[in-house]
Amino acid sequence: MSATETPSNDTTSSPAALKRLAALEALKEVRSGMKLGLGTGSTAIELVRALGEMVAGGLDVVGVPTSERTAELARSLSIPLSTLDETPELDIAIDGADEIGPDLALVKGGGGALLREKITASAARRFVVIADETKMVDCLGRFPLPIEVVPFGLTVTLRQIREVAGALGLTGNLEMRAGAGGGHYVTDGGHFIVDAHFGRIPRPGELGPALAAVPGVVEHGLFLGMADIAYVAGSTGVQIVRTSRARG
Ligand SMILES: O=C[C@H](O)[C@H](O)[C@H](O)COP(=O)(O)O
Repeated sequence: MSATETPSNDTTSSPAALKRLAALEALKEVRSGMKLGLGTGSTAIELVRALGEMVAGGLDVVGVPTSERTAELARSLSIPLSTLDETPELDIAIDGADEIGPDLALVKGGGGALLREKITASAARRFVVIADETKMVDCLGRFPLPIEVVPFGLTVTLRQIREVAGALGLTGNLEMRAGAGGGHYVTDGGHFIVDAHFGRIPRPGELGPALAAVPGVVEHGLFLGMADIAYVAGSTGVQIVRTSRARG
C-alpha cells in the first residue's frame, strides 16, 4: 500500500501554482549529470519551465521529451535534448497524471502522449509523478481511460475493446477523441485515441492486460506498477505518496 508524508508547507492554491509546487518538489531529486524523461501536459509544462530556470542557472542535464509539444517548450528554454534512441537509459522520468489511484496506479493520456510517456517511463530507473490533489482518487476510471489505437480496422478494435471490458463488467461510451481540425485526434505516433468512459475501474490489473491483448490497441493509459513516488500539491503543501513496491 501507499505511504504518505507532507514535507512542504507552502500554501498556494491556483491550479498552475499547485502544479509548479509539485514540479519544484520533484526537481529536488535532480542532480547535474542526470538524464531526464520530460512528461507532457499542463503539469509537465510547469516542470519544464522550472527546469529551464535551473539549466539557465548552471544545472547540467539532458532531457528526453515525451511529445513534440514538450520538445518545443524545452528547446525554447535551451534545455539540452536527446532522443530515447540516443539516450536509452534515464535516471528519472517526471510526468503528470490524470488520476492517481491506490498504490500509485495511474490513468494517463489526457494529453494524448501516453505511448511515448509509457515507453519513456519504462526506460527510467525512477518514475516520478507530479500532480495537484484533484488527481487523487480511491478508484480509477472517473477520468475517461485513453486507449491509443491504430486507424486500420477501427470498428473491429472498438468492438474488441467493448468485449474485453464487458467481460470484466465494464460498460460505458467509447468516444473517439476529436482533433482540433474536426477529424480524429492524431497522436505523435500517427494513431487515434479512444476515451473509454467506464466510470469506475475497480480491477485495473485485469483490464490492462486485456486491453493490451487487442491487436489494434497500441497502448492504454493505465500505468500500473510503474510510478515510484508522487508529489501531490494541495492548499496545505506537497504530499509525498510512495509505493512500497521496489522497481526491478
Ligand atoms: O498525455 C498526457 C499525459 O498523460 C498528462 O501527463 C496527463 O494527461 C496529465 O496532464 P495535466 O498535467 O495537464 O493534467
